[in-house]
Order: sequence, then structure tokens, then C-alpha cells
Amino acid sequence: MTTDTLKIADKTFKSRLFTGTGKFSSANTMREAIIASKSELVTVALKRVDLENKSDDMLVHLNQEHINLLPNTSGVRTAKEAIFASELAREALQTNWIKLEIHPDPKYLLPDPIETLKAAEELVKLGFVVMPYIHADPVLCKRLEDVGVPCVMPLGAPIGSNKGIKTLEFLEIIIEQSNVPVIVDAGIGAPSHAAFAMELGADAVLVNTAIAVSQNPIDMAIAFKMAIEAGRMAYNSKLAPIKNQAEASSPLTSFLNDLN
Ligand SMILES: CC(=O)[C@@H](O)[C@H](O)COP(=O)(O)O
Repeated sequence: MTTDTLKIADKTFKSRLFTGTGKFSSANTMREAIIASKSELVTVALKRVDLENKSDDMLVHLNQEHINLLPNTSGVRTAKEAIFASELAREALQTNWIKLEIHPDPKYLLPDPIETLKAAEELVKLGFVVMPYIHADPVLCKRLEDVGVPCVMPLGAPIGSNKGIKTLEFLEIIIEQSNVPVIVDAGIGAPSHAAFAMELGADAVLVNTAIAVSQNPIDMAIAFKMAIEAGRMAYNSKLAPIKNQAEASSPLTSFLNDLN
């Protein structure tokens, strides 16, 4: 089997499943599920980390050699707040990677494109590796690429909605046009949704809620891992074209020729 790794900035990932840390019933379950998922990039909401406490329970649980922490700015509403939060995260967690999330509206948690672009531009200048969570907007993806982000993270559906890939047609355009990895983030509610995103040509997916709130988060994490691997393998193998009419898989009439 060929090695099929994903490179973002200076890091190479074997796993194309990125995970979140919210909504688990306990820190132990979170740890076990994330380990089972084989995820190598795990996002942590800065507001959930106790910056004063070096042995913060959450971080201790994620202290694994293969796990890279990805602080996120969830909770901020403006570019200014996002930049402040990113600086805090860099200082506290000793990483210049940041998942940029600016969603001022608490009902749908939809990302603010204008503030996100503004913050991304500034954060790239400040030396951050910026992973922006955005709506599935092909134009915004190109603008973000122009300011130097190493990947884009368009949503499949609103965060925590578990609705799956509701932005299909726009994701297809983004994937077709992008020069940086495309990570489908948010709203993925089932392994089949994740497999579908990978079959479309997404480079990775980020899943939190669907694993965390499942009755068996560890098995669900494994199910997502397998689905993503299957979806990627199918994409690499090139899916059969969709046809508008039936086409027999085996000859239907040749055996009748002998009768004529
Ligand atoms: C944890 C995180 O970063 C979320 O904001 C992310 O978008 C995941 O969304 P789901 O919880 O819908 O998987």
C-alpha cells in the first residue's frame, strides 16, 4: 500500500481524522476515544483550558507523543478578540497553530467571514499557522489562501447539528479550486458523512459532537477512523462515473446469439 500522508505547514499527518474535545462525559472517555481514533491533531477550546494551571486535567489527558494540540478561538466575536486569544494560546500551549473560529451568533454558530479574513491576515503576519473555520464559500477560501493560510476548514453543516454534508455543491467547488488542503469541519454526524466528504476529495475531516455524544464514543471514534480511511481509499481509486441510464454490468444477450 502506498503512503498517503497529509501535509499542513511543517507537519505531516498519517490520520485524516481531526478531533475535538468538547461534550465528552468525562476526561477519561475523551482521552480513550481520541486515542482509539488515532487522530494526530486535536482541537481544544482555549476557554476550556486553565491557563494558570500547568497540570490542567484536560491537557494532561492529551499528553501523548502522537497528539498535536490545536487551540481554537471558539467564543470570540471579532478579529481583535481572535488575535488576543491566539496570542494567549501561543504563550500558554507553546504552539503557533491556531484554529480560527469567529462565530458571533450563538444560535447557528456561523462563522463571520469578514472578521475571519481580517484576523487570518494579521495572524499569518504574526507567524501563526492559521486553520480557519469558515462557511463553504469558494471565494472566501481563495482570499484566505492569498493571505497565506495553509488549509481551509469549510463547514458541512452548523456545529453540533449532526446534519452531514449540507454544503455539497460549494464544497465541490472549493475542493476543485483549492491549492491548500480542504478539511471539512462541523456538522458531520455519522461515519458515512465523513466517508462521503473524503470520497468528494476532502483532505481530512474534523469531528467532535458525533463522537463525544455517542453512547459508545470509543467505538464511534474507531468507526469514524475506518470510514475516513475507506472514503480516502475510494477517492484515490477513482469512483465509477454516474450515468443517467442503466448500463448492464454483464452481457445480457450474447448467449441468445447461438439461437439465431
Ligand atoms: C470542536 C470544534 O472545533 C468545533 O467547533 C467543530 O467545528 C466541530 O463540530 P462538530 O461538533 O459538529 O463535529
